[in-house]
Amino acid sequence: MTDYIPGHSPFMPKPFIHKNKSGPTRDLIEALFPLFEQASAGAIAVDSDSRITWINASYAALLGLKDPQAAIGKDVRGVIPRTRMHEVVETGQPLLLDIMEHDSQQLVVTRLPYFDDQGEIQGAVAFVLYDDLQPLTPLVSKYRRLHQDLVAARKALARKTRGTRYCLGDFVGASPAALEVKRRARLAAGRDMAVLLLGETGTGKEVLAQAIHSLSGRADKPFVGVNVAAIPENLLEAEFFGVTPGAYTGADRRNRDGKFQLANGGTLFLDEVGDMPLALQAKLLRALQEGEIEPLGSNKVVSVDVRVIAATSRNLEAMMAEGAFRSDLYYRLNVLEIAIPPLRDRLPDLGVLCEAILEALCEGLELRGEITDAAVTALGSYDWPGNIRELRNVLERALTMGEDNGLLDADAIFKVLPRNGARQVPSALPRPVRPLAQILAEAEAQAIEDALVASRGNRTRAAKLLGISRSVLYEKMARMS
Ligand SMILES: Nc1ncnc2c1ncn2[C@@H]1O[C@H](COP(=O)(O)OP(=O)(O)OP(=O)(O)O)[C@@H](O)[C@H]1O
Repeated sequence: MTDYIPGHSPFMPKPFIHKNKSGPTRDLIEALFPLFEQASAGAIAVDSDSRITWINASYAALLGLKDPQAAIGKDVRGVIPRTRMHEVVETGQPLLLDIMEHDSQQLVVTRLPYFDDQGEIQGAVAFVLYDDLQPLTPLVSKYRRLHQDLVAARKALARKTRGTRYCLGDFVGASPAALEVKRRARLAAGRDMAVLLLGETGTGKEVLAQAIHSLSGRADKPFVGVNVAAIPENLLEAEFFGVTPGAYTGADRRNRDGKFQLANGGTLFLDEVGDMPLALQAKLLRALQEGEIEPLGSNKVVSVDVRVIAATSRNLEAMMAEGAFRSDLYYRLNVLEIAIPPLRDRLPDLGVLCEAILEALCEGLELRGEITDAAVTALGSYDWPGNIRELRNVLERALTMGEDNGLLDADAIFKVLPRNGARQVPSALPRPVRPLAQILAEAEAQAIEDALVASRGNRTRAAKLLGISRSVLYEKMARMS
């Protein structure tokens, strides 16, 4: 093989091309080389000792080699630390597609061995197919999506075998309100009593129900959840208490266990219990009082031992007053009540929640999600009717639409935050007297934050709203950070 000559291929094309039993021969590589070299962003060749015999000018430039000629004769690993050329030379197997990092660049490379007529390895060539992953974005996104599906499927499988996927550590929050919720959850776990979880949609009622079960003495028994609102009214009874063969036209020929039987020994989580029709409320009350159920179509009672955790986003007391919820059932379910505050009432938890959610969203991906303080402040300007579920969706959208580095700043958040729903800031409470300079500095910081929120992160507009120049705004922001 010839030595390095800038702008020239190490091979001259020959008319004969063929493969032997080991793989492509030097002739074949020689014939294909000019084509590949021209189409690629760089090319290199090594001999059977993995020493560089040739490198073209574009690859030398990509690698930042000042003197490409000096690389000739060197072990390729000394020049390209992450290369896998020696593997190709040692195994004789091509590495058709690989992403190789060099400094901060990611290079898509293909590496091929070549052989002599007797099938002995002579060396290998490599081509950089892309020095920029941009054209591969659809492929990379698809890979990420598939990977996320895989992680979700694995989690679902683990959930199926264990019954739960959350423990108390998954209920993220360190505000006094969140700590009180956790304290009560631990209390509930230690006592085998009925628990009623109250909270708006997406506040973590199911997370908490699973956490209580996982901490309780029933942890190694099933956790069975049923969303009352999601099941048609005429199927609810069968769903709860099971069906015996021939119970009604179209019923299964076999016994079908209801949720009570499935949860026997463990915990039954009744989500959206406020949506339960009155007739079923009476049957549920009986089952809870007597610890017995009667499957549909059967005249035998079956004993069951379940701990019930019920949850609702509705005002059960108002429903009782209207006669839509039985008070005897309410008191049976509400032995220990845990009210989970909405996200807007525990904004100090936003930062840790974002961290935990970003970590979960990036799990299994090569992405490291990070959020700036200003972005957390931006999130605090919103009212969060969908609570933590909505926060998760917003962060997921911001990651998808944001920069590849996974860093979410205030601009990235404002791009995806719903336009309606800015938080109503409650009127200020009387505060203790403090030094004037401190009060002024706080007032200034608050005014800047408000202006940034009102201008959705646009600093020029924020400066205008504040009646100061952009440079003064930048100066003040720098002092605040
Ligand atoms: N405190 C929390 N820390 C971390 N993630 C949370 C927390 N609370 C809720 N989540 C996440 O928010 C989403 C919704 O939680 P969950 O289903 O428990 O809410 P919910 O109150 O049961 O909602 P719904 O009433 O609509 O069924 C889930 O993805 C969950 O992981």
